[in-house]
Amino acid sequence: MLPITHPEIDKYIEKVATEEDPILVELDRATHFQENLPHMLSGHPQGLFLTILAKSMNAKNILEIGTFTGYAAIALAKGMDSNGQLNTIEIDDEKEDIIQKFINKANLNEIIKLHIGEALDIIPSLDDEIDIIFIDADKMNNDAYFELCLPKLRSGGLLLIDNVLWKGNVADPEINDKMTKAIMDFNIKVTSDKRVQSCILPLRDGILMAQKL
Ligand SMILES: C[S@@+](CC[C@H](N)C(=O)[O-])C[C@H]1O[C@@H](n2cnc3c(N)ncnc32)[C@H](O)[C@@H]1O
Repeated sequence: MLPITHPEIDKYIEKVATEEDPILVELDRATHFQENLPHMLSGHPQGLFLTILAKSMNAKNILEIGTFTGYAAIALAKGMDSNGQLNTIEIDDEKEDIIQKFINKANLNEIIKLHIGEALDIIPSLDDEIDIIFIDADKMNNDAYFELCLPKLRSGGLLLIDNVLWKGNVADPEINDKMTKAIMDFNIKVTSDKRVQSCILPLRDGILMAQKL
């Protein structure tokens, strides 16, 4: 495993970010209290990045694949106007209560629409002309999501794919397990895809940002 950043640098990045929204602090705590894999949530600096991005793009229509407990959905929706629509898809119906509880607490029920089910089945039913699509679910399906989502993205819109550095494993020639290989292949494929321009942001576990041309 190759370190992406240093733990001290991560702490510093967290320290100098704008203060975290109290609802997101509470959601982070609740997630750590009740979930087995709490580190899956985007967290403070990445959440702010998503809020700022949604706001700076004046995003009206956002899609998230993989809601987990709702941290990134709320962070993204915080950057939208009250007439925006954010669809978020989660396969695990046991997450529905916590997600809905925090959407209500954040007063974002008018903006966030939660879909419980298999993302590959739900995506085709959603509207086109999406501004931002955040792909953060089962990583083996990244390419399937990319192909299904790209036609739904407006020209100039952004596809964000999380965890593309896979704890640094993608850059380690010693590591060649199936999951790492799939993420490596996906990253290379996007790089040479003429429909987008893209680069990886080394934020947390790496976000691949691809803009539709
Ligand atoms: C890394 S977590 C998402 C974290 C969330 N985006 C955040 O930043 O707070 C991945 C989530 O994707 C969900 N997931 C996995 N496969 C899925 C699928 N095929 N369809 C919909 N959701 C899926 C998992 O149940 C899990 O809750």
